[in-house]
Amino acid sequence: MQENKKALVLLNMGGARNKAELKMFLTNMFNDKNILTIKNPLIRKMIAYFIVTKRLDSAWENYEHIGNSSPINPLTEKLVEKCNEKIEEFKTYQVMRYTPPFAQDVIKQMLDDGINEIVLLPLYPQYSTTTTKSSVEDFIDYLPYTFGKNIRYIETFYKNDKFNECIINEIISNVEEPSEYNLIFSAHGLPQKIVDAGDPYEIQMNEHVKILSEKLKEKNINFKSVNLAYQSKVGPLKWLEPSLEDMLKNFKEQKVIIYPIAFIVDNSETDFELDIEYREIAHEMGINEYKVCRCVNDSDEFVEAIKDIIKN
Ligand SMILES: C=CC1=C(C)c2cc3[nH]c(cc4nc(cc5[nH]c(cc1n2)c(C)c5CCC(=O)O)C(CCC(=O)O)=C4C)c(C)c3C=C
Ligand SMILES: [Fe+2]
Ligand SMILES: [Fe+2]
Repeated sequence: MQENKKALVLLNMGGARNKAELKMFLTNMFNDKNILTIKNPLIRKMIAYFIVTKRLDSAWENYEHIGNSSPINPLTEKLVEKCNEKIEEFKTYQVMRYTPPFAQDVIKQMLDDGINEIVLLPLYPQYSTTTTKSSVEDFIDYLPYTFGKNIRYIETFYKNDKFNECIINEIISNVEEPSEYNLIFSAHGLPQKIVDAGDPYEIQMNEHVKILSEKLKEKNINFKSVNLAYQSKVGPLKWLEPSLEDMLKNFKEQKVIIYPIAFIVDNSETDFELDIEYREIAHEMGINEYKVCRCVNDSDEFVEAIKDIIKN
């Protein structure tokens, strides 16, 4: 009988390692029909070209503040290494959507390694067509049909208790007296029209914040307030609200702690946007104290949560 060789594949967005890769990231992102939902590929390609040309230099300035490279790649590599050490049943790989390693190349490697069963874990706790669906479809498109049906994927994991324990532990490790702080869960935003077309991201985000708020209450950890806001708006369209900037306005002369709830691994949106850009805004607004939590990253506790998330 043939031995079952199982792979765990972590799917994420990718991020720039240099300016050329930022151009690649933006070009691939805006050519993705799940992001720019224009049906005609030629028109999408033209609009993508204009957006990338306009955005590249200003977007690159953000990366210059964080050492000319997104932390998402080295941190995801560390997470893969940890999974390979601690989850014996699977060989773990990573696939990125917009920068290498791409699905096509990793699949070739996996087939060479004799993999005949796959579990896909998109590193997005809440489902969105722009992230989860895009990554899973991209992977499956490159998988030869001869591979058969030995593949399953994790749609969401925001309800997983071990994962939520990781989040709570990170939050409370950052504050001595929670009642002095306003806790803001900051989620990456989404254009309103994608939500109106049926994307469940906002509904799941609200549910996730409710689960975490209840968990905090059960543990008798009482923040001054618990809130949800959206960061990273791009372009002129209406995006999900309230924006993080508007939310911060409520807390002048108070203390805030931010948890980046849509991300698993630190990236330019956490290290630049939250830790540098919004910190400055908060300072200018007269916020007394501004703290940003780390993502779960490659913590031992999150690797244990992964074991639980992927179990059948
Ligand atoms: C224009 C549309 C965008 C949608 C929709 C969107 C959804 C979305 N993105 C993430 C996670 C990340 N996004 C990151 C960077 C980033 N995102 C967009 C645009 C959209 N994202 C752009 C243009 C960029 C590049 C930076 C910039 O120019 O502002 C990153 C960071 C990658 C890195 O370099 O570290 C992450 C992570 C989620 C979770 C999401 C939908 C739910
Ligand atoms: Fe994004
Ligand atoms: Fe941003």
